[in-house]
Amino acid sequence: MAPAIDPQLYHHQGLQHGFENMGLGENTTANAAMNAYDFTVGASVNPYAQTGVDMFYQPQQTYQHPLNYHLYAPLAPYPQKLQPFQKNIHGFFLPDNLREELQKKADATLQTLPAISSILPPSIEEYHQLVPLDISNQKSAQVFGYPSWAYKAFSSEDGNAYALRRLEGFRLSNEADIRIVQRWRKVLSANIVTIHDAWTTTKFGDSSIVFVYDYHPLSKTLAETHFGPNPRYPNPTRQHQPTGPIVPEQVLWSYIVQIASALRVIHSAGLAARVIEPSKILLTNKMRIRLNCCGIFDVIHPETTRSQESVRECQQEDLIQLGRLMLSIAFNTPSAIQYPQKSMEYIGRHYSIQLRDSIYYLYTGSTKNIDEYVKSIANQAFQNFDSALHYEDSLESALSRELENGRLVRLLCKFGFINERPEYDHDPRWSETGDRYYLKLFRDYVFHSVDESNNPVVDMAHVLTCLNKLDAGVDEKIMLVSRDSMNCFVVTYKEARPQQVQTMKFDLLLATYLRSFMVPSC
Ligand SMILES: Nc1ncnc2c1ncn2[C@@H]1O[C@H](COP(=O)(O)OP(=O)(O)OP(=O)(O)O)[C@@H](O)[C@H]1O
Repeated sequence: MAPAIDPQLYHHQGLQHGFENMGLGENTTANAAMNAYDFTVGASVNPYAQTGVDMFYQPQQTYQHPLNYHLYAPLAPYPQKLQPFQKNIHGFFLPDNLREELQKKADATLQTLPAISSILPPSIEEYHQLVPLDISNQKSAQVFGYPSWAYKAFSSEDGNAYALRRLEGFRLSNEADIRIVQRWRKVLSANIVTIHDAWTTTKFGDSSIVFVYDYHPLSKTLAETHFGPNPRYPNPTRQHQPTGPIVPEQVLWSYIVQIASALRVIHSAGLAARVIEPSKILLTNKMRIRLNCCGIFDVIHPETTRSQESVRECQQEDLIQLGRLMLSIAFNTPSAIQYPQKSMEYIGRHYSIQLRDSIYYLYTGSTKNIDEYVKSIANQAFQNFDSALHYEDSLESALSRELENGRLVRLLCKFGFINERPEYDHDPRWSETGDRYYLKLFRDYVFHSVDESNNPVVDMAHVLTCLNKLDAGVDEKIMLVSRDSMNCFVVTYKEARPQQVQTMKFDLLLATYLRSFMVPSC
């Protein structure tokens, strides 16, 4: 009779055999894992822990510990199909265009003017380092009836950048009128530029009122985008008559849905926007718009907010203004509203019936309230919502590529701080017999490898993999060779990483160094 099989032994042998076939020989990690293997049904299993694991089954709900290895699991959507073993360098970092855009925005946020060349006051209230945002220095009182100026400034309270909107020559007759800003502060929508504060000042050499808004770097107004000197959709020349619409219908619907969403929030707060003007709507991202300057009219013309009836009239006026705005953008001319019939004919010829009717009902005042309007464009709202979710997916996927990079930068900083410090020159621990010597050789292994023809190996995947494995302290073995090729060590990543890199002690040491140099802690 054949002897009964001991399942634990059988499994152990099989696993060990598997590792031998993979060329790993006596694998201590696997041994530890196998020895600690728990055959109890339902025992919790951590697929990534190197002890007490079942290497082959990875039930998701028992995912317990932080991973001790590197985490480059791609998230959909995938830009191109690659083999599982292939990785391109872009897979490790944010896409270039997104990085560039974010960098430009950061650059614009941090921009300052030399104090000498600035005729602006050095500070007003808690705000300092004013930078004008207007692209021309011509006074225009077209929208508010007072010349208005926009500045970027930093708050000394929280260090953040804000946009200050100044109305020149405005005198506040009743202090109570400015309190409406407190109500506007609570109106939060992704399609509104949030207001924070307002005060009067004489620091500009006149009596002005200043409103503080969120600053959205590198934003453009819809007027600049569609009717400026370099419009996003230029009008075709006579020789090239357009066969289709100039501004794509999708763009128009996206604007409509976003503004309607902002109006829904404003109207439900018992307020009215009153500034649906191309120059007071900001395009803060490719397709993202925000109503700017909300609340200003309520301060400078407070009489309209005093009765519910007048608020309702202003809300109705918001819808008419939205219709006019869309008419001019669709017709690609700011003055389209002066020829409504011609503009509507154009829209009828080039766009869908739903869009034409929607704009027509708005600007003729047939749409009575925003809730009714939102219902009528629900199908477009869903389409817009779907695009926003797709965009969110692609951003999350891009973000996941950066997941490990912050950790790696910290590791590289630690390396830089420890490796070859002059004060360690005669420290025996850094000598060829010391435990820190590995770290020096590891640096060469990661960054200074050469191929068989003595050419430098510049392989980012190698660098990232090595650093991640070092940080995780995995048991995989590597060969470290001294520069004179006289010494060669076969060590695990765990051994290559001296205590100094692993322990909190090092972090404390690092914090002390950083404090002494007065730089923010990393
Ligand atoms: N909150 C903000 N964040 C970032 N930039 C802003 C903000 N508000 C305005 N801007 C920018 O400041 C510039 C001037 O804005 P403004 O509203 O004054 O437009 P304008 O065309 O000059 O209008 P007006 O003729 O009424 O002065 C625009 O380029 C706009 O993008």
